[in-house]
Amino acid sequence: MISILGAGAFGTALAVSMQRESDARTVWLWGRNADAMAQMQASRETPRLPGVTLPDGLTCASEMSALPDHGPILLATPMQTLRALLTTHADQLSHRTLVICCKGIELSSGLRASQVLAEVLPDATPATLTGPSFAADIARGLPTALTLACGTAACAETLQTQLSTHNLRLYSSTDIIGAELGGALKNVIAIACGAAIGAGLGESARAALLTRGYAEMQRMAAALGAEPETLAGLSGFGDLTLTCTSEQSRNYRFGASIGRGEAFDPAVTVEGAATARATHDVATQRGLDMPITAVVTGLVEARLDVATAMDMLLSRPLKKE
Ligand SMILES: NC(=O)C1=CN([C@@H]2O[C@H](COP(=O)(O)OP(=O)(O)OC[C@H]3O[C@@H](n4cnc5c(N)ncnc54)[C@H](OP(=O)(O)O)[C@@H]3O)[C@@H](O)[C@H]2O)C=CC1
Ligand SMILES: O=C(CO)COP(=O)(O)O
Repeated sequence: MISILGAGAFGTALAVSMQRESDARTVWLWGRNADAMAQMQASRETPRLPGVTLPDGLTCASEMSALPDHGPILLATPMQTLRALLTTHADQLSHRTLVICCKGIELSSGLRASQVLAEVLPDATPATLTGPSFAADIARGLPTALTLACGTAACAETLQTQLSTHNLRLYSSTDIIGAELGGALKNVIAIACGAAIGAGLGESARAALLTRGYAEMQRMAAALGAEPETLAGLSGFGDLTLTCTSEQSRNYRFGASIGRGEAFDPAVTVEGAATARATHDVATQRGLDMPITAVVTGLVEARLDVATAMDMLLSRPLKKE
């Protein structure tokens, strides 16, 4: 049995993928909106994934009291809602294996998702599922490879087997820190790349931001105890590449709207916006040089325009690569 909390684009896409593959699996998808979940259960579709049919066997529910009592639970709500979700449902979640699917750093604390989980539910077993994948691609059954990280190799391999499908290929890891930081920090760099393209600064500027942004990600990951090879893998370099180069990315599109001086729909989930500030604060506390993250924070908070931000980056002292 697989349970998924959060019936947005990603939670639903994972549910569709994991249920479609096998009658032997049963997937239970929970969302907080009772009307929307009843509608999904009856119509077998969702406005978050147009054109996708929910497979037979997938249960859509809004009552946490019906949470299956065994199997892993995937958490697929936005990062800044994670603590509230865990706190509200602490009784049902406290001793379970919880697979975090959100990407970000908590704004109020500067903590990674598994650190928030450890604070709220110290008896739960944390894992993370992250890497380059758009919900629409997963839901359509297109090939995707992700990282599944857990504290022990045995746990990671068990989850890898339980959650992989033919088209959703999971690689196991024991480096939760690296996997989480890769997924969180790449969104900040994607905003920078979107802003550069939106402002007409060109593909070369985007490549520079992506590469120097990757250097910032590696710098912070090393300071926080991640393994360097994790950042070079799917959850770091892989997801950075996807998100900084695709119009499908909401973080990239948000950055592009800043670059063009246009408004962006505040209802759209843009994890990199809060994570830029959270990361900038952690970098400042630790004395880490993260200039791209700093200017993205200024752009998101409308304290900087793109021209000033680029000028700040370009006028820094020349240095070794
Ligand atoms: N979309 C993608 O391609 C990918 C997304 N992710 C990550 O997955 C996470 C979720 O993103 P995504 O599904 O796309 O976002 P969406 O905006 O599509 O959906 C977010 C979902 O979270 C629910 N939600 C929000 N706040 C709460 C809360 N306090 N309690 C319970 N549920 C809540 C929303 O409910 P409601 O509908 O009622 O508002 C909605 O169903 C993000 O961290 C994202 O980075 C990772 C990989 C790919
Ligand atoms: O994380 C993602 C792809 O791996 C989704 O990116 P966005 O949240 O920017 O759409």
